[in-house]
Amino acid sequence: MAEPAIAARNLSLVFGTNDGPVHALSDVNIDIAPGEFISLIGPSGCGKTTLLRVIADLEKPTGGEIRVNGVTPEEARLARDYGYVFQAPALFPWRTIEGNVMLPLQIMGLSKAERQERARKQLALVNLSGFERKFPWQLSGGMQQRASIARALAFEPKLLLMDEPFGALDEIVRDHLNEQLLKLWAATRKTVVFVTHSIPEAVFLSTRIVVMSPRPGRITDIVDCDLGPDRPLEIRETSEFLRIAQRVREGLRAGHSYEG
Ligand SMILES: Nc1ncnc2c1ncn2[C@@H]1O[C@H](COP(=O)(O)OP(=O)(O)OP(=O)(O)O)[C@@H](O)[C@H]1O
Repeated sequence: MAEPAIAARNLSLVFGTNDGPVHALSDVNIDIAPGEFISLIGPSGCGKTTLLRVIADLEKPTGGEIRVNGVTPEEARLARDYGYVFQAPALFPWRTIEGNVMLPLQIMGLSKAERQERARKQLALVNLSGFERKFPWQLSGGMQQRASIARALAFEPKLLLMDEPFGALDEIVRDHLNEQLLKLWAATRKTVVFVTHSIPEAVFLSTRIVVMSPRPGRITDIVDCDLGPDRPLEIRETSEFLRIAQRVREGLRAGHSYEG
C-alpha cells in the first residue's frame, strides 16, 4: 500500500481548562490513503475540528502519534502540504477574488505572472472564471466559499482540510457545491478530510465516513461508502445510499448522550 496520507496512532489531546481537563481526542487510530475522501461526523464537541487542527499543526496532540504525507504535521505545514477551508469564507473584502487567491502565492514569492496564472487555474477548477476582478461582496455566499476553496488550492497541496465549508448555505446551494466538489476531487485526486453535521452530505461525498462521539472525543465507527465515483444527486434515493446513511445514523445514536 502507498504511504498513508494521514496515519494516526493512539492520538489524544487533552485541553487543560479552569473546569478541569477536556478530553477532546482520545485514542484515535486511523489510516487515510492518498486520494480518499473522508468525512468526520458527530455531535458538537466530539473533536472533529480538533482532529482537523491537529492534522494542520494548529494544535499539538498530548499523546500518540500522527504523520501527514509521511512527515510530522509541522513539516507538512512548512512544506505547504495542505489547504484549509473554514466554515466562513474569510476573504479579504478589499481584495478582488483573484487578489485573494493570489495572496498566499505572493507571500511565497511567486512572480505576478505566475501568481495570476495559478489563480486563474484554481478559479477555473471551482467554476469562477470570469469573476476574477469582482470583490467578495459582489458574490453570493456559495461563490465566496468556492473562492475560498480556490485559495486553499493555490499551493496545489495534496491534502485539502475542510471544516464544515457548506454549513451556512441553503440546501440547494449546498447540493450544487457538493456536486462541484465531487467533480473537483475526481479531477485532482486530492486527499480530502471534510467535517460535516449532515449525514446525506457525508454519504454523497465520501469514500469513508468516520463517526465520532464526545466526552471523550473518539472514533466510534468507520463506515465504507462504496458508491463509486459517478454520483448524480439522485443517488440519494437509492437503497444502497439509504443503507449507508442508516448505518451512520445508528453510529451517531449509539454515541449520543441524551441529557434532560
Ligand atoms: N482551545 C481549547 N481549549 C479548551 N477546550 C477546547 C479548545 N478547543 C476545543 N475544546 C473543547 O474540545 C472539545 C472538542 O471540540 P471541537 O471543536 O473539536 O468539537 P467539534 O466536534 O468540532 O464540535 P462542533 O461540531 O461544535 O464544531 C469540546 O469539548 C471543546 O469545548
